[in-house]
Amino acid sequence: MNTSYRKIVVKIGSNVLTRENGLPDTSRIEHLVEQLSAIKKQGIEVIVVSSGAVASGRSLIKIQEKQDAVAARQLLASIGQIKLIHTYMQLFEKQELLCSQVLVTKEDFRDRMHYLNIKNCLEILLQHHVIPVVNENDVVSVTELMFTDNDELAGLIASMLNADALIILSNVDGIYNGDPKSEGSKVIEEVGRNAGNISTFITSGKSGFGRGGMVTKLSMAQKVARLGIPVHIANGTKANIITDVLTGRVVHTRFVPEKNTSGKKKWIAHSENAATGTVKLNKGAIQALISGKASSLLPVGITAVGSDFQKGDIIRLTDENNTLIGLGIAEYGSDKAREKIGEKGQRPLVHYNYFYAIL
Ligand SMILES: Nc1ncnc2c1ncn2[C@@H]1O[C@H](COP(=O)(O)OP(=O)(O)O)[C@@H](O)[C@H]1O
Ligand SMILES: N[C@@H](CCC(=O)OP(=O)(O)O)C(=O)O
Repeated sequence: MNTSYRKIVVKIGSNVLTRENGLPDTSRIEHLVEQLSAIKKQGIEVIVVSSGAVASGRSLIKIQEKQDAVAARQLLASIGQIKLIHTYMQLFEKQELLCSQVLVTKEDFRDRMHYLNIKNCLEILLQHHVIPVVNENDVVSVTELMFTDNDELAGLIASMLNADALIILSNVDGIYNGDPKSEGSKVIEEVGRNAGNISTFITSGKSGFGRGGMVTKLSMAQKVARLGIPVHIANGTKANIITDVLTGRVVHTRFVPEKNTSGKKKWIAHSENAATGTVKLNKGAIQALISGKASSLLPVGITAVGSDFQKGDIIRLTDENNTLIGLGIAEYGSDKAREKIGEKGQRPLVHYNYFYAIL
Protein backbone atom coordinates (compact mmCIF):
# COMPACT_ATOMS: atom_id res chain seq x y z
CA MET A 1 0.00 0.00 0.00
CA ASN A 2 1.32 3.39 -0.97
CA THR A 3 0.94 5.68 2.02
CA SER A 4 3.37 7.85 3.91
CA TYR A 5 1.45 7.39 7.17
CA ARG A 6 3.32 5.35 9.80
CA LYS A 7 0.82 5.69 12.67
CA ILE A 8 -2.94 6.00 12.25
CA VAL A 9 -5.92 6.29 14.57
CA VAL A 10 -9.13 4.82 13.16
CA LYS A 11 -12.41 5.75 14.83
CA ILE A 12 -15.34 3.47 14.09
CA GLY A 13 -18.85 4.82 14.79
CA SER A 14 -21.69 2.78 16.28
CA ASN A 15 -23.60 2.84 13.01
CA VAL A 16 -20.75 1.25 11.14
CA LEU A 17 -20.68 -1.66 13.58
CA THR A 18 -24.42 -2.15 13.84
CA ARG A 19 -27.11 -3.30 11.45
CA GLU A 20 -30.32 -1.29 11.09
CA ASN A 21 -32.07 -3.67 13.51
CA GLY A 22 -29.49 -2.80 16.18
CA LEU A 23 -27.64 -6.12 16.07
CA PRO A 24 -23.84 -6.00 15.74
CA ASP A 25 -22.76 -6.48 12.14
CA THR A 26 -20.08 -9.12 12.66
CA SER A 27 -19.24 -9.49 8.98
CA ARG A 28 -18.59 -5.75 8.71
CA ILE A 29 -16.45 -5.77 11.86
CA GLU A 30 -14.54 -8.70 10.37
CA HIS A 31 -13.93 -6.84 7.13
CA LEU A 32 -12.63 -3.80 9.05
CA VAL A 33 -10.40 -6.01 11.19
CA GLU A 34 -8.99 -7.62 8.02
CA GLN A 35 -8.07 -4.20 6.62
CA LEU A 36 -6.61 -3.00 9.93
CA SER A 37 -4.59 -6.20 10.19
CA ALA A 38 -3.23 -5.85 6.65
CA ILE A 39 -2.12 -2.30 7.46
CA LYS A 40 -0.57 -3.40 10.73
CA LYS A 41 1.33 -6.18 8.98
CA GLN A 42 2.89 -3.56 6.71
CA GLY A 43 4.46 -1.97 9.75
CA ILE A 44 1.96 0.87 10.24
CA GLU A 45 0.97 1.44 13.86
CA VAL A 46 -2.79 1.20 14.32
CA ILE A 47 -4.94 2.46 17.18
CA VAL A 48 -8.69 1.83 17.03
CA VAL A 49 -11.25 4.00 18.80
CA SER A 50 -14.40 1.94 18.66
CA SER A 51 -17.94 2.91 19.67
CA GLY A 52 -20.63 0.27 19.79
CA ALA A 53 -20.81 -0.81 23.44
CA VAL A 54 -24.30 0.59 23.98
CA ALA A 55 -25.48 -0.62 20.57
CA SER A 56 -24.09 -4.13 21.28
CA GLY A 57 -25.82 -4.15 24.67
CA ARG A 58 -29.14 -3.33 23.04
CA SER A 59 -28.96 -6.53 21.07
CA LEU A 60 -28.47 -8.59 24.24
CA ILE A 61 -31.05 -7.31 26.70
CA LYS A 62 -34.46 -5.65 26.62
CA ILE A 63 -34.92 -2.71 28.95
CA GLN A 64 -38.07 -0.93 29.98
CA GLU A 65 -38.74 2.34 28.21
CA LYS A 66 -39.25 4.25 31.44
CA GLN A 67 -35.79 3.30 32.68
CA ASP A 68 -33.61 6.28 33.65
CA ALA A 69 -31.44 7.15 30.61
CA VAL A 70 -28.13 7.24 32.48
CA ALA A 71 -28.76 3.90 34.21
CA ALA A 72 -29.88 2.37 30.90
CA ARG A 73 -26.66 3.48 29.20
CA GLN A 74 -24.59 2.02 32.04
CA LEU A 75 -26.46 -1.26 31.82
CA LEU A 76 -26.23 -1.54 28.02
CA ALA A 77 -22.58 -0.50 27.88
CA SER A 78 -21.57 -2.88 30.63
CA ILE A 79 -23.12 -5.82 28.81
CA GLY A 80 -22.26 -4.59 25.33
CA GLN A 81 -18.58 -3.67 25.76
CA ILE A 82 -17.57 -7.18 26.77
CA LYS A 83 -19.36 -8.59 23.74
CA LEU A 84 -17.82 -5.98 21.46
CA ILE A 85 -14.25 -6.49 22.66
CA HIS A 86 -14.69 -10.27 22.55
CA THR A 87 -15.69 -9.96 18.91
CA TYR A 88 -12.62 -7.82 18.15
CA MET A 89 -10.38 -10.23 20.07
CA GLN A 90 -11.59 -13.28 18.12
CA LEU A 91 -11.33 -11.50 14.77
CA PHE A 92 -7.83 -10.15 15.40
CA GLU A 93 -6.75 -13.59 16.67
CA LYS A 94 -7.86 -15.01 13.33
CA GLN A 95 -5.34 -12.60 11.78
CA GLU A 96 -2.72 -13.74 14.32
CA LEU A 97 -2.71 -10.34 15.98
CA LEU A 98 -3.29 -9.24 19.55
CA CYS A 99 -5.68 -6.45 20.42
CA SER A 100 -6.31 -4.92 23.82
CA GLN A 101 -9.10 -3.09 25.58
CA VAL A 102 -8.45 0.47 26.80
CA LEU A 103 -11.42 2.08 28.53
CA VAL A 104 -11.06 5.71 29.54
CA THR A 105 -13.03 8.56 31.03
CA LYS A 106 -12.55 12.31 30.69
CA GLU A 107 -11.10 12.29 34.19
CA ASP A 108 -8.17 10.20 32.95
CA PHE A 109 -6.96 13.26 31.02
CA ARG A 110 -7.59 15.82 33.78
CA ASP A 111 -3.98 16.95 34.17
CA ARG A 112 -0.64 16.41 32.46
CA MET A 113 0.28 13.51 34.76
CA HIS A 114 -2.89 11.55 33.99
CA TYR A 115 -2.61 12.44 30.29
CA LEU A 116 0.95 11.09 30.14
CA ASN A 117 -0.17 7.98 32.00
CA ILE A 118 -2.64 7.09 29.21
CA LYS A 119 -0.07 8.07 26.58
CA ASN A 120 2.50 5.71 28.14
CA CYS A 121 -0.08 2.92 28.29
CA LEU A 122 -0.87 3.23 24.56
CA GLU A 123 2.81 3.48 23.66
CA ILE A 124 3.76 0.31 25.52
CA LEU A 125 0.95 -1.52 23.72
CA LEU A 126 2.18 -0.23 20.35
CA GLN A 127 5.76 -1.17 21.18
CA HIS A 128 4.52 -4.74 21.72
CA HIS A 129 2.66 -4.73 18.39
CA VAL A 130 -0.72 -4.82 20.09
CA ILE A 131 -3.69 -3.00 18.52
CA PRO A 132 -5.34 -0.93 21.27
CA VAL A 133 -9.13 -0.79 20.99
CA VAL A 134 -10.13 2.33 22.90
CA ASN A 135 -13.63 3.30 24.04
CA GLU A 136 -15.07 5.59 26.65
CA ASN A 137 -15.84 3.76 29.87
CA ASP A 138 -19.57 4.41 29.63
CA VAL A 139 -20.28 2.43 32.76
CA VAL A 140 -18.65 5.02 35.01
CA SER A 141 -18.64 8.20 32.93
CA VAL A 142 -21.93 9.97 33.34
CA THR A 143 -23.31 13.35 32.21
CA GLU A 144 -20.79 16.14 32.82
CA LEU A 145 -17.93 13.65 33.15
CA MET A 146 -18.57 12.36 29.64
CA PHE A 147 -16.77 13.14 26.40
CA THR A 148 -19.12 14.75 23.87
CA ASP A 149 -18.67 11.53 21.96
CA ASN A 150 -15.97 9.18 20.71
CA ASP A 151 -15.02 11.62 17.94
CA GLU A 152 -13.74 13.94 20.65
CA LEU A 153 -11.90 11.03 22.28
CA ALA A 154 -10.39 9.96 18.93
CA GLY A 155 -9.15 13.51 18.27
CA LEU A 156 -7.56 13.57 21.68
CA ILE A 157 -5.85 10.18 21.18
CA ALA A 158 -4.58 11.13 17.69
CA SER A 159 -3.11 14.36 19.07
CA MET A 160 -1.65 12.68 22.13
CA LEU A 161 0.14 10.03 20.08
CA ASN A 162 1.12 12.50 17.37
CA ALA A 163 -0.50 10.20 14.81
CA ASP A 164 0.14 10.76 11.12
CA ALA A 165 -3.58 10.63 10.41
CA LEU A 166 -6.99 10.22 11.99
CA ILE A 167 -9.62 8.33 10.01
CA ILE A 168 -13.21 8.73 11.17
CA LEU A 169 -15.52 6.04 9.85
CA SER A 170 -19.21 6.89 9.84
CA ASN A 171 -22.18 5.82 7.73
CA VAL A 172 -21.90 8.69 5.23
CA ASP A 173 -19.26 9.33 2.55
CA GLY A 174 -18.03 12.49 4.27
CA ILE A 175 -19.37 15.96 5.00
CA TYR A 176 -21.87 17.00 2.34
CA ASN A 177 -22.59 20.53 1.20
CA GLY A 178 -26.24 19.94 2.13
CA ASP A 179 -28.46 17.20 3.50
CA PRO A 180 -26.68 13.92 2.61
CA LYS A 181 -30.04 12.47 1.57
CA SER A 182 -30.80 15.26 -0.94
CA GLU A 183 -29.90 14.47 -4.53
CA GLY A 184 -28.01 17.71 -5.19
CA SER A 185 -25.68 17.35 -2.20
CA LYS A 186 -22.04 16.53 -2.81
CA VAL A 187 -19.21 15.48 -0.52
CA ILE A 188 -16.82 18.33 0.33
CA GLU A 189 -13.54 16.61 -0.52
CA GLU A 190 -11.09 19.03 1.03
CA VAL A 191 -11.39 21.33 4.02
CA GLY A 192 -8.63 23.86 4.62
CA ARG A 193 -8.13 26.65 7.13
CA ASN A 194 -10.27 29.15 5.20
CA ALA A 195 -13.06 26.76 4.30
CA GLY A 196 -15.84 29.10 5.41
CA ASN A 197 -18.69 28.10 7.60
CA ILE A 198 -19.18 24.43 6.76
CA SER A 199 -21.24 23.94 9.91
CA THR A 200 -24.20 25.62 8.15
CA PHE A 201 -24.44 22.52 5.92
CA ILE A 202 -24.86 20.17 8.82
CA THR A 203 -28.38 19.18 9.75
CA SER A 204 -29.03 18.25 13.36
CA GLY A 205 -30.18 14.69 12.54
CA LYS A 206 -27.89 11.95 13.76
CA SER A 207 -27.53 8.45 12.44
CA GLY A 208 -29.59 5.84 14.26
CA PHE A 209 -27.22 4.83 17.07
CA GLY A 210 -24.64 7.64 17.15
CA ARG A 211 -24.15 10.18 19.93
CA GLY A 212 -22.47 13.40 18.80
CA GLY A 213 -23.43 13.75 15.14
CA MET A 214 -21.56 15.47 12.34
CA VAL A 215 -21.19 18.76 14.24
CA THR A 216 -18.67 17.34 16.71
CA LYS A 217 -16.88 15.50 13.90
CA LEU A 218 -16.40 18.80 12.09
CA SER A 219 -15.17 20.83 15.06
CA MET A 220 -12.89 18.03 16.26
CA ALA A 221 -11.48 17.48 12.74
CA GLN A 222 -10.75 21.19 12.31
CA LYS A 223 -8.99 21.32 15.66
CA VAL A 224 -6.87 18.23 15.00
CA ALA A 225 -5.91 19.44 11.49
CA ARG A 226 -4.87 22.80 12.99
CA LEU A 227 -2.56 20.87 15.31
CA GLY A 228 -0.90 19.34 12.25
CA ILE A 229 -2.67 15.99 11.80
CA PRO A 230 -4.70 15.21 8.65
CA VAL A 231 -8.23 13.95 9.33
CA HIS A 232 -10.30 11.85 6.93
CA ILE A 233 -14.05 11.35 7.33
CA ALA A 234 -15.22 8.40 5.25
CA ASN A 235 -17.94 5.78 4.92
CA GLY A 236 -17.10 2.77 7.07
CA THR A 237 -19.93 0.74 5.56
CA LYS A 238 -18.14 0.59 2.18
CA ALA A 239 -15.89 -2.31 1.21
CA ASN A 240 -12.12 -1.71 1.51
CA ILE A 241 -12.71 1.77 2.89
CA ILE A 242 -9.60 2.06 5.07
CA THR A 243 -7.25 0.90 2.33
CA ASP A 244 -9.01 3.11 -0.22
CA VAL A 245 -8.73 6.18 2.03
CA LEU A 246 -5.03 5.50 2.54
CA THR A 247 -4.41 5.17 -1.18
CA GLY A 248 -6.67 8.11 -2.07
CA ARG A 249 -9.03 5.95 -4.14
CA VAL A 250 -12.36 6.93 -2.60
CA VAL A 251 -14.43 10.11 -2.35
CA HIS A 252 -14.39 11.35 1.24
CA THR A 253 -13.67 14.50 3.26
CA ARG A 254 -10.04 15.29 4.05
CA PHE A 255 -9.02 18.05 6.44
CA VAL A 256 -5.74 19.58 5.33
CA PRO A 257 -3.23 19.69 8.19
CA GLU A 258 -1.43 22.86 9.21
CA LYS A 259 2.13 22.97 10.53
CA ASN A 260 2.70 20.23 13.11
CA THR A 261 2.67 21.58 16.66
CA SER A 262 4.59 20.42 19.72
CA GLY A 263 3.29 17.68 22.04
CA LYS A 264 2.76 20.25 24.79
CA LYS A 265 0.65 22.47 22.53
CA LYS A 266 -1.45 19.48 21.51
CA TRP A 267 -2.06 18.72 25.17
CA ILE A 268 -3.05 22.34 25.90
CA ALA A 269 -5.47 22.31 22.96
CA HIS A 270 -7.36 19.38 24.46
CA SER A 271 -7.25 20.56 28.07
CA GLU A 272 -9.93 23.19 28.48
CA ASN A 273 -11.45 21.11 31.26
CA ALA A 274 -8.17 21.16 33.16
CA ALA A 275 -7.99 24.97 33.16
CA THR A 276 -7.95 26.58 36.60
CA GLY A 277 -7.81 30.38 36.24
CA THR A 278 -9.25 32.87 33.76
CA VAL A 279 -7.53 36.00 32.50
CA LYS A 280 -9.22 38.80 30.54
CA LEU A 281 -7.34 40.50 27.71
CA ASN A 282 -7.64 43.81 25.88
CA LYS A 283 -8.10 44.03 22.10
CA GLY A 284 -4.41 44.63 21.34
CA ALA A 285 -3.33 41.51 23.20
CA ILE A 286 -6.00 39.42 21.49
CA GLN A 287 -4.93 40.63 18.06
CA ALA A 288 -1.30 39.87 18.81
CA LEU A 289 -2.10 36.38 20.09
CA ILE A 290 -4.32 35.32 17.20
CA SER A 291 -2.16 36.96 14.51
CA GLY A 292 -0.36 33.67 13.91
CA LYS A 293 2.94 35.38 14.74
CA ALA A 294 5.03 34.26 17.70
CA SER A 295 3.51 36.61 20.28
CA SER A 296 3.48 35.91 24.01
CA LEU A 297 0.90 37.34 26.42
CA LEU A 298 2.40 40.30 28.29
CA PRO A 299 0.80 41.81 31.44
CA VAL A 300 0.23 45.08 29.56
CA GLY A 301 -2.53 43.28 27.62
CA ILE A 302 -4.29 41.92 30.73
CA THR A 303 -7.34 43.73 32.10
CA ALA A 304 -8.42 41.32 34.85
CA VAL A 305 -7.37 38.11 36.58
CA GLY A 306 -10.30 35.89 37.64
CA SER A 307 -10.06 32.74 39.74
CA ASP A 308 -6.70 31.79 41.24
CA PHE A 309 -4.06 29.70 39.50
CA GLN A 310 -0.51 28.50 40.11
CA LYS A 311 2.60 28.62 37.94
CA GLY A 312 2.33 25.79 35.37
CA ASP A 313 -1.50 25.65 35.40
CA ILE A 314 -3.54 25.83 32.22
CA ILE A 315 -5.50 29.09 32.12
CA ARG A 316 -8.36 30.35 29.96
CA LEU A 317 -7.73 33.60 28.09
CA THR A 318 -10.90 35.53 27.26
CA ASP A 319 -12.03 38.86 25.86
CA GLU A 320 -14.04 41.40 27.85
CA ASN A 321 -17.27 39.43 27.16
CA ASN A 322 -15.79 36.18 28.48
CA THR A 323 -15.50 34.69 24.99
CA LEU A 324 -12.70 32.15 25.03
CA ILE A 325 -9.73 33.26 22.89
CA GLY A 326 -7.30 30.53 23.80
CA LEU A 327 -5.63 28.41 26.42
CA GLY A 328 -2.13 28.70 27.78
CA ILE A 329 0.24 27.62 30.50
CA ALA A 330 0.84 30.27 33.20
CA GLU A 331 4.50 31.23 33.67
CA TYR A 332 3.64 32.50 37.16
CA GLY A 333 0.69 32.42 39.58
CA SER A 334 -2.42 34.60 39.81
CA ASP A 335 -1.11 36.70 42.75
CA LYS A 336 1.86 37.90 40.74
CA ALA A 337 -0.27 38.32 37.60
CA ARG A 338 -2.70 40.60 39.50
CA GLU A 339 0.17 42.81 40.69
CA LYS A 340 1.34 43.31 37.09
CA ILE A 341 -2.01 43.98 35.34
CA GLY A 342 -1.54 46.65 32.65
CA GLU A 343 2.17 47.12 33.37
CA LYS A 344 4.69 47.49 30.56
CA GLY A 345 8.07 45.76 30.41
CA GLN A 346 7.05 42.70 32.46
CA ARG A 347 7.69 39.00 31.85
CA PRO A 348 5.06 37.23 29.68
CA LEU A 349 2.31 35.44 31.60
CA VAL A 350 1.93 32.96 28.73
CA HIS A 351 4.79 32.16 26.35
CA TYR A 352 3.74 31.68 22.71
CA ASN A 353 5.09 28.11 22.72
CA TYR A 354 2.49 27.31 25.36
CA PHE A 355 -0.48 29.13 23.86
CA TYR A 356 -3.26 27.57 21.79
CA ALA A 357 -5.70 29.89 20.00
CA ILE A 358 -9.32 28.73 19.95
CA LEU A 359 -10.49 31.40 17.49
N1 LIG B 1 -23.87 17.93 5.94
C1 LIG B 1 -23.79 16.67 6.39
N2 LIG B 1 -22.94 15.81 5.83
C2 LIG B 1 -22.83 14.53 6.29
N3 LIG B 1 -23.55 14.02 7.31
C3 LIG B 1 -24.43 14.84 7.92
C4 LIG B 1 -24.58 16.20 7.49
N4 LIG B 1 -25.51 16.76 8.28
C5 LIG B 1 -25.92 15.81 9.15
N5 LIG B 1 -25.28 14.63 8.96
C6 LIG B 1 -25.54 13.40 9.73
O1 LIG B 1 -24.40 13.00 10.53
C7 LIG B 1 -24.48 11.57 10.71
C8 LIG B 1 -23.17 10.99 11.19
O2 LIG B 1 -22.88 11.34 12.54
P1 LIG B 1 -23.11 10.31 13.76
O3 LIG B 1 -24.55 10.01 13.88
O4 LIG B 1 -22.45 10.89 14.95
O5 LIG B 1 -22.35 9.02 13.27
P2 LIG B 1 -21.34 8.00 13.98
O6 LIG B 1 -22.16 7.01 14.70
O7 LIG B 1 -20.60 7.41 12.84
O8 LIG B 1 -20.42 8.77 14.90
C9 LIG B 1 -24.89 11.11 9.34
O9 LIG B 1 -25.50 9.85 9.35
C10 LIG B 1 -25.82 12.21 8.83
O10 LIG B 1 -27.18 11.85 9.01
N1 LIG C 1 -19.00 4.94 23.96
C1 LIG C 1 -20.28 4.75 23.28
C2 LIG C 1 -20.30 5.42 21.93
C3 LIG C 1 -20.51 6.87 21.96
C4 LIG C 1 -20.36 7.54 20.60
O1 LIG C 1 -19.65 8.52 20.49
O2 LIG C 1 -20.94 6.93 19.55
P1 LIG C 1 -20.70 7.31 18.01
O3 LIG C 1 -21.29 8.71 17.77
O4 LIG C 1 -21.40 6.29 17.23
O5 LIG C 1 -19.24 7.29 17.77
C5 LIG C 1 -20.48 3.26 23.01
O6 LIG C 1 -19.51 2.51 22.90
O7 LIG C 1 -21.64 2.87 22.87
